[in-house]
Amino acid sequence: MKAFMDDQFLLNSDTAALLYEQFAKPMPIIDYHCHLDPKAIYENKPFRNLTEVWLYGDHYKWRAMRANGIAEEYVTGGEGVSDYDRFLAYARTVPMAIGNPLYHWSHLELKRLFGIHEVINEKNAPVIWEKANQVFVGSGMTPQELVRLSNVRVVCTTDDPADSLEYHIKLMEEDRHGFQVRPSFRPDKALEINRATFLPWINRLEEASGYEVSDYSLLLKALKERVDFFHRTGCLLSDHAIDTVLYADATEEQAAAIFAKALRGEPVSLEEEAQYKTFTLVYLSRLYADHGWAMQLHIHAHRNNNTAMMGRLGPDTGYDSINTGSLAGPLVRLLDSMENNGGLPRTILYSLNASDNDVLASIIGSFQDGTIPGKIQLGSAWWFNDTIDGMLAQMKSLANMGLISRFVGMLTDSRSFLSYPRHEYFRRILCNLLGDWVESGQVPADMELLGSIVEGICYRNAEQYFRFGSDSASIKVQAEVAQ
Ligand SMILES: O=C[C@H](O)[C@@H](O)[C@@H](O)[C@H](O)C(=O)O
Repeated sequence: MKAFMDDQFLLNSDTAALLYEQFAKPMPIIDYHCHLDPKAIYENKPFRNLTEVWLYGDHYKWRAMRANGIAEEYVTGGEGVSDYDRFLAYARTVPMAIGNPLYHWSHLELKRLFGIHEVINEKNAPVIWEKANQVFVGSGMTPQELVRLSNVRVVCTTDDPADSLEYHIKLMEEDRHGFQVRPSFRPDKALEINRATFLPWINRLEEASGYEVSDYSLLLKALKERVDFFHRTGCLLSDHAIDTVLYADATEEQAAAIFAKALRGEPVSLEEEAQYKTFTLVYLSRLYADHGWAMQLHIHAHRNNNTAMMGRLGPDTGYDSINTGSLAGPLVRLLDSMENNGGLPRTILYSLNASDNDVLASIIGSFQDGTIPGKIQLGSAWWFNDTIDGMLAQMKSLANMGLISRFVGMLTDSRSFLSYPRHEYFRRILCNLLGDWVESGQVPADMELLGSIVEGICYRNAEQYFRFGSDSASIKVQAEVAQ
């Protein structure tokens, strides 16, 4: 029997252990997609206790607590419930979560960031709380300290096009944090023409742009200006939630007529929505390609399933699931249209539905163009797939049909400053997979080759692919220009 989560955790062969220790572990982290709050990073207010940093913003943990029968006031907070009560409720939940990645993540978070090695359960809860409090006494633990402690070089947040990027600019001006914080351009509200958020968002865009967006040509102009502004502020990635993949041919005139209808508050049919989205997304992809950005498409989430809880807590609180739906047909036509209208940008395709892995892994091969290694990527196992099985399935699909060696690797996708051990989890699983291939004679024991592939997937591929190489001084110059 192996020891519980020791140095050999998930490393089942000597080769795997060597690859992890020598090549994966020393690599810094590039978190090229997350939902950390740039204001929280800038203000750097210390966390006062373990509950604040561990449980306040993490919907993965909330979901497990609800599944364990914990009442909502202990999950997201409520009158008369102390932070210790919430911590205790989670400590009771963790043992029930064996087999779920949360079980491993939670232990890794305490081990790596607080030096706490107790098994998490109700019995050990008081001693864990006590030990953690020793870390928080005095000046406490700040967001920036947690990022530095995790050896993170780049953090890419997820930002609305109408955002002022005030905190990104301030962080760049200060330029003394030891890591880069870059925005990512996430224009979902511009595309979701049938949602209640659409018209209020147009008003926000008007405020950011300084003029009335009274027709479609002005929308395209405003979006282009926001892309330019994000670019000057260090942005190198965009991101789209594509919950349902749609494709419908449309001319600019048709898209303009649909936009005009929406502005007048008239209903837009599903076919019109598809036309508007297709034309606008293809237009945006051209801008991304022109700026050398990577375009991320996050496909097949089914969101806000529980309307009562959506009303109470809002989105991203643990009420989403995996979507099904037509994928190959519309996606291929969308990518092809982008390719024929200015050229595909660097593109990363993620699906929340693991049964889409092979479909996506084969599609990416149809659009590689020989200009950039791994130009079209199969995105890392995302959200409900961020599990041992999910990561293995994603990496095996990619290896089977493309080049795993060119993979840009893991991200956190998280809202919590404690999530960086998820990279360690991924790296151990990666090294174990390569170790298995060596041990079973499928791959030569060429440590120079394998070591450089591991370093690439853990860090260097992302650095090159996204062009993060520019030092923070040059980002600072860009930020000044941005003002
Ligand atoms: O890992 C889960 C994430 O935090 C999840 O909330 C996000 O992936 C979000 O839905 C998004 O669309 O970007």
